[in-house]
Parts: sequence; C-alpha cells; structure tokens
Amino acid sequence: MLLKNWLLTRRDRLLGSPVFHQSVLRFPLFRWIARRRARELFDITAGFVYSQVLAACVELDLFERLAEGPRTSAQLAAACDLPVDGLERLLRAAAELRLLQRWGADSWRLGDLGAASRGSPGIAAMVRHHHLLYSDLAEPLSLLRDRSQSALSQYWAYASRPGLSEAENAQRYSELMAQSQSFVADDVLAHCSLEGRRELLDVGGGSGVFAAEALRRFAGLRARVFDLPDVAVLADERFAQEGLEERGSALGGDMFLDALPRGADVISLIRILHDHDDDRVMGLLKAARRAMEPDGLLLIAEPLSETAAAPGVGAYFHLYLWAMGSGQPRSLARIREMLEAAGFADVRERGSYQPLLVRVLTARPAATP
Ligand SMILES: C[S@@+](CC[C@H](N)C(=O)[O-])C[C@H]1O[C@@H](n2cnc3c(N)ncnc32)[C@H](O)[C@@H]1O
Repeated sequence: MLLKNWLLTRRDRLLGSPVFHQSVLRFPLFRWIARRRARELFDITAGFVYSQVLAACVELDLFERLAEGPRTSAQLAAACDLPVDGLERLLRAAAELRLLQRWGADSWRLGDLGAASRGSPGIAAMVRHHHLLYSDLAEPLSLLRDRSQSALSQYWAYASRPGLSEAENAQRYSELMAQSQSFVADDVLAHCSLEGRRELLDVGGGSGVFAAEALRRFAGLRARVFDLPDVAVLADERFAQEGLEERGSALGGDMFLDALPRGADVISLIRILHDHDDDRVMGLLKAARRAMEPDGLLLIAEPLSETAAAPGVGAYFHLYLWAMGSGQPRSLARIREMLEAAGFADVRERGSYQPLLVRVLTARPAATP
C-alpha cells in the first residue's frame, strides 16, 4: 500500500505538470498516451453538450424525419419550425457526433449512431426523461447538498410512497421502463436459462415484459409478477393481451411491507436493488430468502458499479439515483456481501450482452439461512 501510494503520488505530480506535458509530446509513444488522455478529459468536459445535442435531435424527431432518406437543411428547418442557421448549427454538431451525416452540399442523412438509436426506442424515451436530471444537474453542488426538491425525486415520488400511487403515474413510468425491458429480458434469459423451472416470481416486475418473455420461451413455466397494485393491473392486462393468462398472473402489494408469495423456484429482481438504500435492499433480500424454495434460484439483473465490463456506468447511476432520492449502483463484491448476509450462497456473475444496461447475477439459498 505504501509503495502504491508513493507511485501514484509521483504519477499525479507528473501528470499535473505542464512541463511534463510539453516534453512527452516529443516522444511518439508518450504522445499517443497523452493525446488519448487529453481526448478522454475533453469528452468528460464536453459530455453535457453532447447530451444536449442528442436531446435536441430527439425533441425535433430528426432521426425519424431522416429515416426515409436525406433531406436538405431548408426542408428540415421548415419541418422543425426553426431558423435555417440555428438548425444547421445543430445538424453540424450532430454530424460531428455521428448522429447524422452530411450528404452532398446541403443535405443530411442518418449517421450510424442516429440510425442505431432508432433500433433502441428506449434511448429516445430516456433522453426525453433526462431533461429532469439535467435540470437537477445544472447546479450539481446544490443537488449534492440537498436533493429533497430535485425534479427527479418529484417524478419518482410515487414509487417510494406506494400509498400515494396514481394509476396515471404508474402507467407513464411503466411505459418508460417497458421500452427497455424487452432488451433486458432477452439479455437476462440468454444468460440464465429457466429450463426445467416450475414457477417464476418477478418482484417489481412492472408491466410484465420480462415475465411474458419468460413464459413464451419456457412452455412449462408459470409466472407471477409482484408489483404495486396500479402496476400489477398493467401486467395482468399484458398477460391477457398476449394470451398468457393461463400461466401468468400479477399480484399487487408492497415488496417492503408485505410477505412475498411462496412457491416459486425462481425469484427475479430485475433492475430493482439499485433503486433502493441498503436497509431496504437487505429487507427485500431476506424476504426473498424466506419465500424461496430450497431448490430455488435468485436472479438479479442490474447495472453494476466498479466493473471493467462497463466503465462509467457507475458514475451515471450514482448521480441519477442521488437525484432520484434513493438507491445507488453497487459493485459485484457489495452485492455478494449483502446476499450472503441475507442467507444466500453460490453467488455467480453470468455476464450480459449489454453491461451498460444490466449484469446478470444468480444466487442459491445457503444451506442454513
Ligand atoms: C426500475 S422499475 C423495474 C421494472 C422492471 N423490473 C424492469 O426491469 O423494467 C422498478 C419496479 O419496482 C416497482 N416498485 C417500486 N416500489 C415498489 C414497492 N414498494 N413494492 C412493489 N413494487 C415496487 C415499480 O412499480 C417498478 O415496476
């Protein structure tokens, strides 16, 4: 530790020295490293601007407008009700970020990132939702001092105060989650097969996208969604619409106050734990352990912090969840520690296709809880 501290202190002094920076640029290898580091620092500095370029493109529906083919600046300006010179500034910025691409002298088409964003409708929904986070982050120190009035916490208030939940709020926010839930469901089930399992209990399962996908893939499975009453209604509606009501049902309740129903041999917590503080998470894990059959499997999927699989994701969720008013992203080591304290063993990281969205973890009940 002492040696490491000495080395890191030397490194920090060198990196902080303008003379050092000037001299390394003379050597090709060091120049490459220095340029890469400068680039990374620039991206962090400019990140807020990049986000707003994307937000403006989404607000103007530019990716949808260009999906049919190239359009001129004047056509786009008329369609977006913006002056040509103002819109052109956005188009050029978006082209620098590969969201758009210049086409000929005066036309524009989708860039590869703009085209890819159309394949993930959850992105546009999250970008629209982000204006709340950005307004909170306009004054980061104020937010860190006092988050009680943050725009995001007002938005999510109903989720932490189930007594105040409104059907309209439930629907609005469940739609937002459902946008990305099908990608998550696919990823989770590709990394953790439920073959041979009897019954899934999806705690905080929202409008039932994950449970419905599991039912479609595993014909012998039954599934129950446990969520706030207004949300559980939406899951029941989905099962009925998709002809899955024979095997799928939903139960309204409060996962922090009510006992979880017994009988399932898989209990899933998909994007749940990181929304809540440690005491609630410990209570929920213990409740899952009590409800779990001896041959059961606990399935967790959520974004992890401190993971080489997705550097930077933890930074995003630390700030987002702080502004939201509860929760934090956790490292694999921390989740393992909490699972073991709640009576689980054999904690495994199963990976995922999209570590930016989730990592898939499983655990089994310990022999003696
Ligand atoms: C972040 S969303 C995750 C939804 C879904 N699992 C997914 O991955 O899209 C959190 C879910 O937990 C539910 N929830 C929040 N507080 C709850 C509570 N006290 N009891 C039951 N469900 C709750 C919300 O209604 C919501 O569906």
